[in-house]
Amino acid sequence: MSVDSHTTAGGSAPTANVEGATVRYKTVVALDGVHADFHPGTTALLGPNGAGKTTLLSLLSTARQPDQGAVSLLGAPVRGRANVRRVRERIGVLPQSFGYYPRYTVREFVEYAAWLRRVPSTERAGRVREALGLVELERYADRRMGALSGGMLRRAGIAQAVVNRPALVLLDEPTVGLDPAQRIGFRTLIRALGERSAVVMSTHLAEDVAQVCDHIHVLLEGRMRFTGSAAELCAEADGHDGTTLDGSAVEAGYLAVVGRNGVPV
Ligand SMILES: Nc1ncnc2c1ncn2[C@@H]1O[C@H](COP(=O)(O)OP(=O)(O)OP(=O)(O)O)[C@@H](O)[C@H]1O
Repeated sequence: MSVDSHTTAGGSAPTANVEGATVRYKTVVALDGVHADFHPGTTALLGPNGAGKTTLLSLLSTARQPDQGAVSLLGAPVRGRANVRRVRERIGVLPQSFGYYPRYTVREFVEYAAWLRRVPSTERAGRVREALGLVELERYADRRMGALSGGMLRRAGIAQAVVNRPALVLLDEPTVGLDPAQRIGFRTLIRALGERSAVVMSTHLAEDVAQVCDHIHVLLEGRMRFTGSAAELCAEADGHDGTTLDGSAVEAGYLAVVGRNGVPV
């Protein structure tokens, strides 16, 4: 399904909706009239470097507002400080690189995120335990952040993103830098998150998309060029037999969309 128009999946109200969003950084148009809906389950944002994926995530996280167009999160337009503050309490974000105090323990790091997102103090310890359990870091709760491996650090990043039981989880390239075994563990985790929230993840890794994602958006040069399921993306490639749904089929479908839009990769 090729799009430059508003589409919905499943007919239910989307968790997040972007309507004709344009974002400019001085002379660069990072997003150009983007329409997109984000539903419960896992959505992949695919696109080459500079396509606008991080910028779109920054709209969904309320870190930025579009120069034109509108964003609605959890059923309400993102406008006004009070509304933004309320919405932020129900969003979880894992940026590509995130800051932390190396001397904080993992537990303190996640507790701090819970406090920032206004998890009530009486519930905080339980929520931190729950988030560390989800990413299987309970054993390392007292380890200092500065002493974690890359994979553990990513998992701690996810724990802080989900400690407030968010309705919308935004993950910017969550599996970058992980070894193959860690990536497989992550896919299981991301699928589990998608069962309770709308998860949006930007990625370059076709295999992750094939294994994990229910919905796919392809952004090219700031424009939304495809919206559909992994099977629909695979079907964009000539000769796709309609049965194989793996990383190479996703990659072939993605390259077909890129080729059709004349974008260099
Ligand atoms: N703060 C900024 N100032 C100026 N230009 C920016 C800024 N942030 C992003 N851009 C530009 O906006 C465009 C979209 O960038 P963005 O980071 O959203 O893309 P991306 O798809 O996330 O890329 P990547 O896969 O490399 O992370 C690019 O041309 C980028 O150079």
